[in-house]
Amino acid sequence: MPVIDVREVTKTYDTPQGPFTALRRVSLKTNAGEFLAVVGRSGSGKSTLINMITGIDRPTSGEVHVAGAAVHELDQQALAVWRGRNVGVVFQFFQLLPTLTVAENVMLPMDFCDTYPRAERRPRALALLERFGIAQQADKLPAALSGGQQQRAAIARALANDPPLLVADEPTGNLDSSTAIAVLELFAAIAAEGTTVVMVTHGSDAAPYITSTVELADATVSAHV
Ligand SMILES: Nc1ncnc2c1ncn2[C@@H]1O[C@H](COP(=O)(O)OP(=O)(O)OP(=O)(O)O)[C@@H](O)[C@H]1O
Repeated sequence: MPVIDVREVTKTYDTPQGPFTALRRVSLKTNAGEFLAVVGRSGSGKSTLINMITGIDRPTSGEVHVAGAAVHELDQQALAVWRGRNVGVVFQFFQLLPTLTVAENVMLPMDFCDTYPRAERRPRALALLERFGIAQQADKLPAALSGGQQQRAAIARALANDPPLLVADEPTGNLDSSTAIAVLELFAAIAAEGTTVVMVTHGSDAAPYITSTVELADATVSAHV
């Protein structure tokens, strides 16, 4: 069964100028272990597609099946529970909570979803930070870390509940090129372990690491290779 199965999704926004269609009958299937890049010009619908997949927004028509759930049918409460367990999200500007330590940030999804017993949460957070080479930073506040270290911490947080899907919106957009490549290598390793990774990207650096690319143009899929 595909991890992501988007079927004929159309998304139309109501705007003061009238309805605006950001996605038109878009279909997409992605299997476990794929590292998919979503590319396309500004305004082509990349974020809208990501919002459909993560359940942040609902399609106007069509179906969105992700990690065994009919996401387009879930109510807000069910969505929050489903998302917490099934989708890790990584952002361009990291979005770590500034008043919590790095380890506490990584523990948050486990606290929120009650996925691991309380006593296991900190050891699990530390193991993830160790894996990503930032165990020394565990008890610091995020502001004390470099951009690359903060993004590694954000990836550790995204994986805290061992979700089948990791979604990243321009995760390397705010990093220098060597740090960006280290993050891409991490994503490729995470995908190789069976997690599906979906990444919106503008850069071409990702080519050696990804397993497939979806290109959006004018609200439709113009290529899927
Ligand atoms: N809430 C909204 N209301 C109205 N129009 C919207 C809304 N969100 C997005 N749009 C429009 O839908 C189109 C697609 O937007 P989207 O953010 O998905 O593009 P994108 O490919 O992610 O762009 P970028 O690379 O600039 O982030 C754009 O024309 C945008 O203006």
